[in-house]
Amino acid sequence: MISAYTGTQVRAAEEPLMAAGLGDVLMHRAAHGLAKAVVHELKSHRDRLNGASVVVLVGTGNNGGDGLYAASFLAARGMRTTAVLTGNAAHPAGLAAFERAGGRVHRLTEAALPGLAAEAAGADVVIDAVLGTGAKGGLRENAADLVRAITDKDRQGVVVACDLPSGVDADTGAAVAPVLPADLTVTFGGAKAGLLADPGADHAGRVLIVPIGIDEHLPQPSLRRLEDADIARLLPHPARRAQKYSRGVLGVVAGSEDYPGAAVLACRGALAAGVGMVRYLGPPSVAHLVRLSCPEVVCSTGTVAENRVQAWLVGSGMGPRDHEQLTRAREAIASDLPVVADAGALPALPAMLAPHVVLTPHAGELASLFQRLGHGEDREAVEAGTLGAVRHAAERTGATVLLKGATTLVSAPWGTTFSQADGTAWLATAGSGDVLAGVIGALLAQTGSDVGRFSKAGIAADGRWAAIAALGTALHGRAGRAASEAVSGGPITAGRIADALPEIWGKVSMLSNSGAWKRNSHSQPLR
Ligand SMILES: NC(=O)C1=CN([C@@H]2O[C@H](COP(=O)(O)OP(=O)(O)OC[C@H]3O[C@@H](n4cnc5c(N)ncnc54)[C@H](O)[C@@H]3O)[C@@H](O)[C@H]2O)[C@@H](O)CC1
Ligand SMILES: Nc1ncnc2c1ncn2[C@@H]1O[C@H](COP(=O)(O)OP(=O)(O)O)[C@@H](O)[C@H]1O
Ligand SMILES: [K+]
Repeated sequence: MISAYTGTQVRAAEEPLMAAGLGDVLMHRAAHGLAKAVVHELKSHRDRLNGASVVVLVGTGNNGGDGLYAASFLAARGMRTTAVLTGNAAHPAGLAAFERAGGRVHRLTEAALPGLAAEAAGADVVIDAVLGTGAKGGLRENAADLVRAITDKDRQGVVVACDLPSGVDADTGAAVAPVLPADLTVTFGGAKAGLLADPGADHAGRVLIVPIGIDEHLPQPSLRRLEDADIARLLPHPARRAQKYSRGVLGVVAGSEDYPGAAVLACRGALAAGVGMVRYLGPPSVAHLVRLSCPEVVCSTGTVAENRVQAWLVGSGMGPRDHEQLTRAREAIASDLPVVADAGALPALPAMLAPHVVLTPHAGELASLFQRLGHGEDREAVEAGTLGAVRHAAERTGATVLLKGATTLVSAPWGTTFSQADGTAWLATAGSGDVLAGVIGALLAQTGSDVGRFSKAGIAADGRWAAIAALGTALHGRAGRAASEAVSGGPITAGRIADALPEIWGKVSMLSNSGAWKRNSHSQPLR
């Protein structure tokens, strides 16, 4: 599990060590980790380190100090290093160390800006060490102009962000333009939550966590991400004497005359995700198509209450005029069973829900939900602050809310939040969300009542709905990636995601026995 923290949490964890006079030690550890990562990047791009050019953009605080110390280590290894001081001060000891190591220092003035921008654009590595966790707002004045000028040019090398890309909010991932997009972010002491939520994640590139010895002081994380080991541990496995009912039955209320395919794709997602049985309830013409496409599905009649299941999936491919389906969806939501409520069910929700109801909007659907609740957040506002939006939606509705996107966030109403980014942009294809709803529904049916499975993984009973949704998201994303890799990185259709899922499940489950997943105490790369 990757744990991510707010900037405030990390700073508070540093406090006892700072009070013990270890501030310099922390900074040296951070700077050393940053320099090591830069060397690693350079080695993957060129044969020799000697003579490589590094430009570090330096702010006035400790983030700039980290950058200066890191650059001094690089200068000592024979690299051509330039520090651009963006403010009227710089970390004094870091600056002295940099100058001692032979680095060149420039102050950023209006006159010097074009030349420095050209130098940065041509450098093998640019280190962005302007703002860190102490930032208030985005880049100002000259620093903003410099970043715009660098971004406008054809860059030669890589950008490495020190702790976080300057302009990205460490707590929320909200970003104030301009931000220099990083290829790699080297973050200290623990991942910052803002690096694992869009738009922060858009700017962060790959994320590398450098431990600096504050782990024992860190509180409960603000955000978590399931990795292989967690997925392996949380996935259900049928008992030797399992039968289809004990493995979990998912009831599916999806599809309509207009969108019959959504029902098929939701059922295919569910079948691929290990459920004992899928029961389908819907219009006869859709049921006919479901039977033809997925003969494993049992098409039922009768009301929701008359069909015995362990979880419901409602809403995929349903519109506002599908009154009979909407009535079924409302009954399922009121049933006390776990429910995944997707697409067409979202506008038909009661005002107050419970965490075992998992809503799966994309940004546009979440904006519509907010508008119905009397909040003015439009799609742009949701996309500009996904973490705040998903948490707000969960608090307001009382449900578990999953916000779909390149990074998918899941939040329980009382704070447990997951971030998954396992997929590929090829997942943005019609029907992909229907498959996801099917996968999550299947997992709700199989594991929803198994509180112990989650508590063993440190997840509270009320947080397990979010964990199940995150688990489904991880499988769906990985299956999409595998399906695309199977066609050499080419496009995929939604059905392929379902087809690829069982093998992903099998591969990741094997890890739970091998011990290969044990937490690495060294720097951990995130996907
Ligand atoms: N506390 C510690 O001991 C450690 C801190 N570390 C580094 O220190 C950083 C935090 O350092 P600071 O608290 O000094 O904060 P920052 O370096 O993020 O920035 C604060 C400084 O920038 C100025 N500033 C704030 N907002 C600004 C804006 N929008 N435009 C221009 N200037 C602005 C402030 O006046 C202040 O001087 C972390 O991100 C990390 O890189 C690491 O070295 C690990 C140890
Ligand atoms: N750029 C992207 N990168 C990775 N995954 C994405 C991206 N865009 C969308 N997705 C994923 O694809 C799925 C799309 O779902 P949705 O928007 O409901 O599509 P549909 O309604 O067509 O089924 C979600 O799981 C979402 O997280
Ligand atoms: K930075």
